[in-house]
Amino acid sequence: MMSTFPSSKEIVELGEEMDSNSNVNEDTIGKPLKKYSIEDDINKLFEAIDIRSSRRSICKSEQGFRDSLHKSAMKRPMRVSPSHALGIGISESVSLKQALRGLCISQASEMAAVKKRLSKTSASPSVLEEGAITRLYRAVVFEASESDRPLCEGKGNVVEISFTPERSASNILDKTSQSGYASMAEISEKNAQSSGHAVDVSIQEAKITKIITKDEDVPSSTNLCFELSESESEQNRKLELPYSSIGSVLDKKLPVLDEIVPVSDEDSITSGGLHKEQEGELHSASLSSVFNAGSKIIKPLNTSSPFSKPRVRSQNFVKKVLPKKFPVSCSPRCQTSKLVNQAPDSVLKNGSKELDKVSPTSRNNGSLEVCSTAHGLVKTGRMVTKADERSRSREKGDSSQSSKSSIGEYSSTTSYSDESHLSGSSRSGSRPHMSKDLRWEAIHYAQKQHGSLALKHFKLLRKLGGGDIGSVYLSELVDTNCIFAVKVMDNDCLASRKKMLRAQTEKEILEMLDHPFLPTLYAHFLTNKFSCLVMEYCPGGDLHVLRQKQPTKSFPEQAARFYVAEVLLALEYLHMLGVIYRDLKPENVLVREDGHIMLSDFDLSLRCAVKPTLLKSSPPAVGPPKKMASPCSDSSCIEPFCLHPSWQVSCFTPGFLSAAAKTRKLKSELAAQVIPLPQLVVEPTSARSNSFVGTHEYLAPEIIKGEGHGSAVDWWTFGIFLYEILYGKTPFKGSTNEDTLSNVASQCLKFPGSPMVSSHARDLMRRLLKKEPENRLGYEKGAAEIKQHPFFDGLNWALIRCETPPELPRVFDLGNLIPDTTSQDKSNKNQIGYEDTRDGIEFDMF
Ligand SMILES: Nc1ncnc2c1ncn2[C@@H]1O[C@H](COP(=O)(O)OP(=O)(O)OP(=O)(O)O)[C@@H](O)[C@H]1O
Repeated sequence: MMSTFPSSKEIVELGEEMDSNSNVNEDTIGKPLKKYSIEDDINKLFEAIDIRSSRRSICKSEQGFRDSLHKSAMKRPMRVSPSHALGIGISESVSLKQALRGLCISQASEMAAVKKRLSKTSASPSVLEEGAITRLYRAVVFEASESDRPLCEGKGNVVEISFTPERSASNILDKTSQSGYASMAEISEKNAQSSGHAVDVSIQEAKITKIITKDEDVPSSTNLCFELSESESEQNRKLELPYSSIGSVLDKKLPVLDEIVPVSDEDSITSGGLHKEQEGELHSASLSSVFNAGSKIIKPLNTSSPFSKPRVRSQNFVKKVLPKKFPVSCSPRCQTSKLVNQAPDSVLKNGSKELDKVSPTSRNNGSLEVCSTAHGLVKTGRMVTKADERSRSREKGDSSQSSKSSIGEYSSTTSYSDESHLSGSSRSGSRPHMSKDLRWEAIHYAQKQHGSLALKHFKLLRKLGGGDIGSVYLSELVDTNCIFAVKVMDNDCLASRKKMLRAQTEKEILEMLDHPFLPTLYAHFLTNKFSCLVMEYCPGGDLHVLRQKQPTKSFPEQAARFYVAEVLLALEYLHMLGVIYRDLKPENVLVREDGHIMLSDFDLSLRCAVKPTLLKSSPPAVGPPKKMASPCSDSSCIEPFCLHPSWQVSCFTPGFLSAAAKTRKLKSELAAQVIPLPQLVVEPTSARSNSFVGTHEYLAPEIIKGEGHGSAVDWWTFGIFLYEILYGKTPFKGSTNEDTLSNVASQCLKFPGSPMVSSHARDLMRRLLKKEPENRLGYEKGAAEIKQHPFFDGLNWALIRCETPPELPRVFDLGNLIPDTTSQDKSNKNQIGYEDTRDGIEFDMF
């Protein structure tokens, strides 16, 4: 069913049915956690992998494949001896899992950079592990191969991991401490302490890289490669597996269903400390369907990621004076921050005519708005003012106002729920790279001090924006100087408007996230009236506002490429977690303090099961080069593509070529012969939903047609997003919402004459904006497919977070905004109009 709405600001919800269990991998259910063994992990990885092949007749049966994996598993850790490490002197066992676990993007980025500068220490890497991974490779690549060549028989199959010497580790530590990459330094330090060496692994974003170069001192590869070197045939084959997939599986981070836990309603609802009437509300809001799959809850595994966040440039979101009350054991960086407390409450009370007002939309929607009071007059700091322009401009009806609002009609059920309450705090433990964040410490300290968090523990400094289900406030955790974005949702409104499920979904998704381009949820709690999410604050506004500020109202192509690339990584990560985002638009892409992006707003997202799938690439359609088929026997031949089997005499007399030239030639020969590798795809391709959700101009045709949709909708919206930021408008916008929807469904894609956009960009949009999802780029292999498009040629995915962003938000100085909580105003009155009463916090309602 399709529905359109006269007001672009209204949110629409239509029914949804979702086959959320379609991807449940029974093999992964109910398995007890065992002590770590690399073999177990690898087995788990591949148990979760389904070999998909277009030519099943050639492949072994799946059972046979799994059997072979089991057979190949040998339960022993990788042990690296000095001799193995070729002079590097590793004396303690280092497991692959440890290596993988300790890695994250920032590490990889740092290490890759450091390694380039290091002197080359080993002439050739050595074999570290000839057991599990070799067999694993063999099983995956060859046993499942459609190729009829029995490549797995080779004896020389090796997997190599190189290590940097101790000084590398210290260099890394030095560098990381200088650059402030605390997490990396810590991990490197840990590695250095435990083994005396830092594991040196190059990683590309979301892809682990390993190093398998026989003839290179410094690996330049950025994918995790398990290379099989067949000594006899002299042919090398590489299996490249996305790091995040491997790491996720190894660390049980993917939402592979591991257990089905019977729970009662009581377990699922009251454990969160909800009040009785709220339990009723929750149930009435069909939470039972969320929390219970039949009579069971299917729990996702704890999710986290090897990714690390970009360094917080200046801990801007920590007030510059740390009060004594908060016994900070934070990083020196935080502690040495200067104390600039120029903003007593008087400052806050001065300003403010621009206090939050309830927008008509919000009022219509019945959502809560915090009203301004005398105490709520916040003198907005200049940077905050800038950052929040959009929300204000919306309320004021500026020309830059986005006309796009989300529509989200659904009554979906999902198969996941790891916490069935809206109270508690997020676990920093599941977010390795953020666990040392000062804000975690502040939250934990407050929780310890107060028992549990409540709204009264936050000073709501100003409203950042309002949406369909709540309002977001810039807030300070009292007595900690730590700044957060707190999303406040009115329980009654949520229940009466049947939005409880959306709030719950958003909370659950936020809890899973641990990615540089996605927000961190620090805590969530429930009061009598409000459900609150305490999130990372993003001060740079959003891409809609930023685009409006461009002279042409559109971004230059380089800038657009940067933003869409980061969005792509965020979407890729979400899909790997089994989250289909469904609401991509510039308004939801916030700009961080450092100019990188943060995708926000997950209340329309769909959670679904995702199963890693190994896609077998077809062998090259064309046969080997003619010269290869019929080796040249002319010893004087100098044809560059004249290839010979290694056992034959080369056309070039060896003496004529230097060793390097020979290596180059061999490499190019092998590259020409390489058979496409199987590709691990962790994309919820088979998820299906019938919800009518999204934003009119961004809705995919299959949503409009009500045909049921899956993860490909995100690639459609990705195409619209790229179009809008390049051209300053969306491609199918009509004069009414109905026209827009009709255009999306039937109108051909056209590109304006200006601004000039490259053919690569247009080609990418064309491929993304295919009306039929199955023809759409990304449909089959997800983000990996899109990343390979020539539009992104030359982009270093691993280092994009270290790239200089197109624009930096203005300097942010909370010293001018945040009052000194230790000084004058000790009243319970909050800055934005709520009071601590006997019954808890009350907001002044409009
Ligand atoms: N972490 C954050 N940091 C800074 N501003 C934020 C943050 N999260 C949200 N905002 C601002 O608050 C506004 C509303 O937030 P959000 O989109 O999450 O609310 P919503 O009710 O889900 O909206 P929607 O109707 O789009 O679903 C956003 O447009 C953004 O401007």
